[in-house]
Amino acid sequence: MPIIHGESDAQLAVTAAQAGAAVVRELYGRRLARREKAAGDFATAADLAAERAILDVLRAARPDDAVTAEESGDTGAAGARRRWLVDPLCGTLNYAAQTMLVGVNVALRAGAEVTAAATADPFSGEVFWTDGTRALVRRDGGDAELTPAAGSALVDVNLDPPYPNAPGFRPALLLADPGFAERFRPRVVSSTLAVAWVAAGRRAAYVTDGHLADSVHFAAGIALCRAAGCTVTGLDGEPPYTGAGGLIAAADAETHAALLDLVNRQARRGS
Ligand SMILES: O=P([O-])([O-])O[C@@H]1[C@@H](O)[C@H](O)[C@@H](O)[C@H](O)[C@@H]1O
Repeated sequence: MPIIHGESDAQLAVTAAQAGAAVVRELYGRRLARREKAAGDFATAADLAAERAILDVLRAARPDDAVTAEESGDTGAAGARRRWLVDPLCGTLNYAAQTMLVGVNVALRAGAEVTAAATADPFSGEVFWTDGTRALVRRDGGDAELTPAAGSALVDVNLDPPYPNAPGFRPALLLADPGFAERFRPRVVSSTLAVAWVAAGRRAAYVTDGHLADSVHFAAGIALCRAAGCTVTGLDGEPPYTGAGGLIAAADAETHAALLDLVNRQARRGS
């Protein structure tokens, strides 16, 4: 892929995410080596190869920027003002089970803000991207603005993780609340695509607990949702930066309030 040194940060995020997505697509369905990271968590050779492809693009164009990447960790000064945040294959479990629900995340944090980000879907070819003010999807070489679903037009919600795996609040516990079932319908996907789909009007909301404590998973999605005008907070209703400690990304304030209320009700039941 040609590197254009004068391209904007947002365009660079798109180019880098597309480079990672090409690798993910190419290796799909193959028998891949795995590296265990923790109990039940692993990276495949596709995660590693996609990350290398993304970092090659970023380093060629912006050699002075710092990077935090899911598989290879941090490079650059700890307090660097510009840091790229990379999750090369979000949804590794889906991918390893030959399920085409994965996303590739590249975001730039400049100071306190995410000023450029892209989430690529390797299998649809779509790239959701933002320059910090606009939220767009690139498809077949053209860009269209993202429009979240208005009001209660949609009931589909991604609960992540979709299984109740520990005591305390877990998103899947909402399934036991009749108030949830009356209004919403649960869906499962990779966290990366799920958050982008809220911005794109394909999901009413995404709810997760605190099991994803790092910024590589959510930096792009939170920036996309904010630029598209969605309501994004932590489980306490306060704006999050990274998504650590849980996240509610909802198409609008009213849907967000309804979910926050259900989350609080569930948390009270659990305590
Ligand atoms: O680790 P990864 O494949 O990049 O991302 C995964 C997310 O897509 C998924 O939504 C979440 O439930 C998993 O815990 C995991 O973190």
